[in-house]
Amino acid sequence: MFACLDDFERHAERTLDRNALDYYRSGAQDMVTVRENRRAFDRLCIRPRVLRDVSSVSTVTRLLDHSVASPICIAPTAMQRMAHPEGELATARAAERRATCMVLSSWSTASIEDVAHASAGLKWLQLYVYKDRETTRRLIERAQDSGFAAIALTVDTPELGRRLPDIRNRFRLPPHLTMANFSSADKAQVGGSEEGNSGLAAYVASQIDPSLSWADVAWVKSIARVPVLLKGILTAEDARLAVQAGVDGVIVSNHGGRQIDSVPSTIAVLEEVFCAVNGAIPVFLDGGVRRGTDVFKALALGARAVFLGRPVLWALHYKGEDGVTEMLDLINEELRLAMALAGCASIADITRQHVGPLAHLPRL
Ligand SMILES: Cc1cc2nc3c(=O)[nH]c(=O)nc-3n(C[C@H](O)[C@H](O)[C@H](O)COP(=O)(O)O)c2cc1C
Ligand SMILES: CCCCCCC(=O)C(=O)O
Repeated sequence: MFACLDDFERHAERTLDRNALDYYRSGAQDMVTVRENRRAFDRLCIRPRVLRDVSSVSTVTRLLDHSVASPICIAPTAMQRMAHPEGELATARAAERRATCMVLSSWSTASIEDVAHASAGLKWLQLYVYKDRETTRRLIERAQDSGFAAIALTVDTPELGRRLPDIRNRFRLPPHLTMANFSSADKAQVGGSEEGNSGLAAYVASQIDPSLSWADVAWVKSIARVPVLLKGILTAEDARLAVQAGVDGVIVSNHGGRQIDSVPSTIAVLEEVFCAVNGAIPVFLDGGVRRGTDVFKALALGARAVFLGRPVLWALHYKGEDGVTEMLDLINEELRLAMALAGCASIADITRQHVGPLAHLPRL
């Protein structure tokens, strides 16, 4: 019986093959940011209010124009079929079962169309911009034609972060799997490795456009008929530029600590970004969210919703669709309980006053 999200990870550590386990759990270099994503939540305290009638607590909220059962959504993670044979199809079905949003990675091992077919739930597509702009345009158009409700353009990955276990393992996508969104002509061959790097880094260097700039955000917006969000914003400066660029939201993210190491935790910069956008667009967060109390703290500091990355992979590996559903149920129940114990009957009741620094000493 799993009692918390970390239990799913411990199960994967015992049972998942090394190549996949290391790829999923690793971060960049010394993984300072990976650890900080978790620890920074622990340095915040919740300031509970009492006598607030919490006999009925609702986690229902809105994500852009859609109603969702909870502000806990699913972040894009690549190559989910390494975790479970049904991969992204199972994740999408679980998200639909729990009426939440799934963000599908451009680098999924099930195609946009197959995921749309598997689940009628709310879905966004995460976008990587290829050097070949036609490949990129096709991804956007296919997602729209398949009913995906938004595009989350990842802006923190001009090159791949240096993940030491992947280099040592010479990471490869198992040969029976493919990056399913690409035709055989441009099918990703993530295999083998060049000396001193992972197979993934070599593929990124050959395909992904490191010249990506604000002009390309305008280009993506010119094609998209759905809202466009930027994933990977960590500063007030970039948050203000995002508003000027006319995007529909930003996701405060450091890519789960997998890109540049030693950047701050996402919860530490959330309020800076939230204040910078000044209510113009919604702000979301991912990175290190493992507890209902983490979700509560992020909402109190301005996030409209949060996204889970690795926990979905561990749960998927454990039991496919049922595993992801069980994991979502667990953290949703933790959020519901945190809300009840902090005196919040609805998401709108969670305010800035509900969170403070852990070592908060009253002025004498
Ligand atoms: C194995 C793995 C693959 C990922 N693949 C993608 C991806 O394809 N696109 C993307 O924008 N982010 C990707 N991410 C980053 C996640 O979307 C998210 O930012 C991060 O995992 C959140 O942190 P958490 O894992 O601590 O919840 C990936 C993360 C992991 C762990
Ligand atoms: C353009 C970079 C692709 C990275 C592959 C998937 C991913 O985001 C990851 O963190 O791994």
